[in-house]
Amino acid sequence: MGVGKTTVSKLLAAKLNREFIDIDEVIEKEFNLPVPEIFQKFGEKVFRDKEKELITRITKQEGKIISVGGGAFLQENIKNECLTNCTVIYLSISFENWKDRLSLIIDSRPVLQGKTLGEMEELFNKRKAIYANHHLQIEVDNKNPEEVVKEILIKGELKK
Ligand SMILES: Nc1ncnc2c1ncn2[C@@H]1O[C@H](COP(=O)(O)OP(=O)(O)OP(=O)(O)O)[C@@H](O)[C@H]1O
Ligand SMILES: O=C(O)C1=C[C@@H](O)[C@@H](O)[C@H](O)C1
Ligand SMILES: [Mg+2]
Repeated sequence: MGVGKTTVSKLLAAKLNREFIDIDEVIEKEFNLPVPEIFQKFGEKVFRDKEKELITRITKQEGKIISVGGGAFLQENIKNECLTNCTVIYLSISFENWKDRLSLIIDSRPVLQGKTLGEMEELFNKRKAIYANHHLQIEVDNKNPEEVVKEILIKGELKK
């Protein structure tokens, strides 16, 4: 969460002249509400079900650069759909670097609300195992989004 998937995907899509789709953005449009309000009004399960429905459908379409939400891979079937149909790029960040981003994301990520820094670190470490399956890993510490994109283009062979 907050590692830069949306930012990097948008730049990557522009570079490759591919369509960019951000799943959180699609969900927000469907509900006509920002993510925190969807969580507040309908609960996390409704958000997660919509996330699964959209990702399952959109990952079957070719040619797109898709950024999923930070919690999408918590659902095993989403992870499997992505690994089967897409090139999955895992952006990896250290907790130290992530902490410096916190002020940028804290208000818009309901999963972080009310958590102490220690609890966030616990969640951060727990999630690492969930992201372990992927096709390409890029370390983003101390790199700007353009540098991350450059590395993806050098290292990655993306599916059509
Ligand atoms: N390489 C980077 N260096 C510094 N700041 C960055 C970098 N990439 C993204 N950011 C900033 O970090 C914040 C979170 O980025 P972004 O929304 O792209 O993350 P995300 O991985 O899509 O998050 P989520 O999992 O919640 O969808 C934004 O304010 C963005 O401008
Ligand atoms: O990491 C998460 O669980 C989330 C990340 C965001 O992208 C949103 O999908 C939502 O805030 C949940
Ligand atoms: Mg995002």
